[in-house]
Parts: sequence; structure tokens; C-alpha cells
Amino acid sequence: MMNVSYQLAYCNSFTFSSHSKALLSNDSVGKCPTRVKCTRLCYPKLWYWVTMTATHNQEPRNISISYTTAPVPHLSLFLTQLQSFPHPFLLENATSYRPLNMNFISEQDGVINRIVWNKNEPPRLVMYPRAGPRERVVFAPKKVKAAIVTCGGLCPGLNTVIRELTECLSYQYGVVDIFGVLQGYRGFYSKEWIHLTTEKVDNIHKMGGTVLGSSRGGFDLNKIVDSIVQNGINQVYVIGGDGTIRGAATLSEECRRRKLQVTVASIPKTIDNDIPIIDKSFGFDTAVQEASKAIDAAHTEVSCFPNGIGIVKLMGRNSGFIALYASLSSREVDCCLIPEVPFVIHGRGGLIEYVHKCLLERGKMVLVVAEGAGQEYVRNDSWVDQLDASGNKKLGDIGHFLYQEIESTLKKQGMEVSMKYIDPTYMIRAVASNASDNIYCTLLAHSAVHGSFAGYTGFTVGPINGRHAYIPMTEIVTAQKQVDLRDRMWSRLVNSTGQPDFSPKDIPKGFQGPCLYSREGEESLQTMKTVDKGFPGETP
Ligand SMILES: Nc1ncnc2c1ncn2[C@@H]1O[C@H](COP(=O)(O)OP(=O)(O)O)[C@@H](O)[C@H]1O
Ligand SMILES: O=P(O)(O)OC[C@H]1O[C@](O)(COP(=O)(O)O)[C@@H](O)[C@@H]1O
Ligand SMILES: [Mg+2]
Repeated sequence: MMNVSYQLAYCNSFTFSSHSKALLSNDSVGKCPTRVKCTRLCYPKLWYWVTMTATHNQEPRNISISYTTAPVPHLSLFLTQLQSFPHPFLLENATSYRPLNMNFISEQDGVINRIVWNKNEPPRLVMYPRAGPRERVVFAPKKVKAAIVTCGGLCPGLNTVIRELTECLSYQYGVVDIFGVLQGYRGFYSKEWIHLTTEKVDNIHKMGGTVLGSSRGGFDLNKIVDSIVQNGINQVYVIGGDGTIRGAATLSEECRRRKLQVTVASIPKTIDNDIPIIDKSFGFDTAVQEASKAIDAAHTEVSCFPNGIGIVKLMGRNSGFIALYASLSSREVDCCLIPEVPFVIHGRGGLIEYVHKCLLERGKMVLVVAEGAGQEYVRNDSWVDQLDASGNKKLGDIGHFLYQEIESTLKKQGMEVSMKYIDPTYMIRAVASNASDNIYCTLLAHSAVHGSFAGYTGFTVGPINGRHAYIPMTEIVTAQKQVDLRDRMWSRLVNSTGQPDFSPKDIPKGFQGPCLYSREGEESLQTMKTVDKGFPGETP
């Protein structure tokens, strides 16, 4: 038996928008005892206390939980004359696909960020608008001109997202003008666009890469927005990772500043899985599956040679998720090194001592290393300023370095070893998406289209605790998801490999923490751990 009573505890000093008022309408709005200033978001952010009286062993007990609604920007915040139309499914002569039960999502429906908590430490919850079709939309489908662009590194599933955006726009909303922008952001102002039709995209999900091409760098805000205006685009779909979403957030802000009826939606992509708030990014599952093949090959090799040592280097710039999940799935890995954990190589308690022990006990060992691990050993001063066109720091080759260090050290100790080095690099991301990623990409793409038609902008789509939601881009770009060493998944890995803790007593000189992220003019970001999915940018 649980009684739930709502009471508004405090709100911030910003004016409420009509959009936020709508979300408030079912709650009793109380006095505002505290005022907090929201410095990061320019949209209202409202906090509520929810007091729940739970009966446990016949003892009533009060639990106080605070929650806020995520301020996903909406066109109505700056376009007062915004019109609305019935969803095309509802039209008498609808030719588009109709969902059987007409199950529209209401603006009161939300998805919360935390579903697991300790009764003694009630969490602060964030409620995100639930993704899906709305009964009323803010675009007349025949007047929609959509542009789709893919940016950053390749990722399995890019083509599936392009296909499903086109299919959903076309079949579910009747949009005809759908354009593919070529070669990333720069394609907005420097390339001819292609007209996308359902026929053209029919089979592209079977292929790796992106039929639109991609690039790093080339983000020129004014040129991009000018091109959007000149071409009459009113819905922009950006498929990319953290860098891309950073760009998309400024793009949506600029459209807002110019008071354009243009929505900007992003579909988060990266094999690194370093996007916060959402459960995981598309392509990650496929990349892990491919990475496991490299580990299997290493294991086969080392099993057939005396004192075989297999080193597998996997992608993962700042986050070790691919290395962690591929190692866990294979169960044949003796050691997994990730960017989040500093490690000592030589001496007592170091990596090589452990390698030596594995060889004495089992005659073989498999070591998986994420490319961003141990950068303090391989990045010298002359590297410090080396950035790629998007501003990402270039990495030193930790895999090759470990190969040499391990081989030469053991040789000096009189141990002959058979070294095998496998670096699958692009092979794990240039493939087509697997079945589960395909379905995932479909849901993401459809959610993005429904969100844009509903009038949301500056938003990212993705599942939070398994349910798809709309998330403000500003929240996505304030943090980077990394492996949480307090989380049970990391414990499982350590239990599975049996590796000791190689951490130095003091953090080694040059260790930049898991987050190497640093771009010109921006301060380095706070790490947001996976376990704590709430409150990017908020002080608890
Ligand atoms: N801070 C930023 N502001 C605007 N655009 C950015 C920013 N960071 C990256 N971009 C742009 O986003 C695109 C992709 O970024 P990149 O970091 O290469 O890949 P990803 O999106 O996969 O992280 C590039 O065109 C880059 O210029
Ligand atoms: O050689 P490239 O194209 O710069 O890509 C290398 C990087 O791309 C990734 O695969 C993914 O990075 P993004 O998602 O940021 O594009 C990283 O794991 C890797 O470090
Ligand atoms: Mg990135």
C-alpha cells in the first residue's frame, strides 16, 4: 500500500514557458521557498519533492524523492504563432501506415532516469518526455523539407538509421522532400545534396558505412544555418557522436535565435558507447560482436604456441566499454586494460609480473587493451597539441608499446615467448549492423521523426532504462559516459580475468584521467559515471 502526495519544493528563477506549464498542470503548485539559479540551461527547470508514504512490515515510512522534468526545447518556446495539425494517421484519407491501436503518446507521459535506488538514499529523478507519435503535430507534412546528415567516425547501423528516417518520414507522415547531405557537416554548404526516396534506401541497411559519407571538422555554424534557410529545410536530422551533438546543439540554438521554424534532432551514434543518459549507443553491440572475433583469434593463436601472449587492441578513445564487454563475452581474456584505470607496467605488482605469472601457470595469456588506455606511456610532449579535424586528441599506440615492453622484459628474464598482436581497428565499425542493432536503429529513427513533428528541437533520442525518450542535447554534451569502476560490471570483468589491481599508488605523471576530452575554448569535462544517470551539470 503506498500513498503518494506531491508538493512543489522549489523552482528556479526563470519564467515558466507555456510548454512547462502544460507539464505542471496535474500537480499542485505550492509556495516556492527556495530559488535556485540555473546557469547552464536557458530553459526553465523545475524541481519537485514527492513524499511517498510506504508501508513496510506495517510500519509507515516517509520517503522523500525530488524530481524535475527535463527541459527539452520546443518550437513553441520561441514561435508564438505555431500552428498545429492532426497527426496524418488520423486523417480520413490517410494513405500512410496506421498503428493498429492508435496509441499516441501524451505530453504527460515521461520516462525516469533512475529505477534502482536505496531506500535510505532516495534519488533525484529526471523525467524525460516519452518518445512516440503525438496526436497533434506542428508541421503540415507536405510542407516539410527534411535534411539528413551523418558525421564523425563510422558506426554499424548508420545506413539503417538513414533508411528508417526516410521510411518513417515518407510512409508515416507522407513527406516527399527528404534530402541526404553528403560528407558530414561541411556538405551543408559545399556539396550537392541527394534526394532520398524509399526506393533508394530500400537495401542500404545491409551495408556497412554510410551512403551519405561522413567527415570530421568542417562545422561552420553560419554557413550551415544559411544553407538550411536558403534550401527551405525545416527538419534537420543529425546522426553522430558527442562532437556532432555538440555542433547540433549550437545549430538548434542558432535556429532559435533567428526564430526559424526548424527542428534539429540528433540520433546518437558511436561504437565507443560514451554518450551519457541513454542506455547504450547504436552500433556498440555489433562492434563488441566483431571485437570478440579478434579475441577468439588471439586465444586460438596463443593456445597453439609455447608461452603464447596475445595482445588485442580495440577502439575506445576515452571509454573502455568495447574492451570490457568483448572481454566479458569471450571469457578467455586474462587481462583487460581500459582508459579509466591507470596501470603500472614494470616492477612488483605491475602488468609484466602478472603476464609472467599467467605463463608459468597456464603457458598462455590474452591481453585486451583499449586504445585510450595507458596514454601517459605513449604520448610525449610533441603529441600534446595533435588534434584531428574535429578537435579530438590523437592517441599514441599503446598496443604496440606493450608488445615491445612485454617481449623485451621477459626476454631479459630468460623467458622465450610467442607474441601475437591483433589490431582489428576499423574492422569492428565498418561492418553492417547486426539484427539487434538494426531494430534499435529503427526505433531511434522513428522516435526522432515523431519528436520533430511534435515540435521538439535540440533533442536527442534514446532509451533510458529501456524506454525511448527525448533528451535535451545540452544534457548529452555536458558529460561523457565512462566505465564506472564501482559498478558490478567492472567487478564481473575482474572476476572473469582474475587480474590484480595494477594501479600505481600515485596517479602517474601524464595520466589525464579517463577523459582526454579537451577542445579549444572549452574546459575539460567532468566525468559522469554510468551508475549515476541523473543530473548532468547539477549539483546534488
Ligand atoms: N564543439 C563542437 N562544436 C561544433 N561542432 C563540433 C564540435 N565538436 C565536433 N564538432 C563537429 O562534429 C562533427 C563530428 O565530430 P567528431 O568528434 O569527429 O565525431 P563524433 O560526432 O562521432 O564525436 C565534425 O564535423 C566536427 O567539426
Ligand atoms: O580514425 P578515425 O576515423 O579518426 O576514428 C578513430 C576513432 O573513432 C572511433 O571509432 C569512434 O569515435 P567517434 O564516435 O567519436 O567518431 C573511436 O573509437 C576511434 O578512436
Ligand atoms: Mg566522439
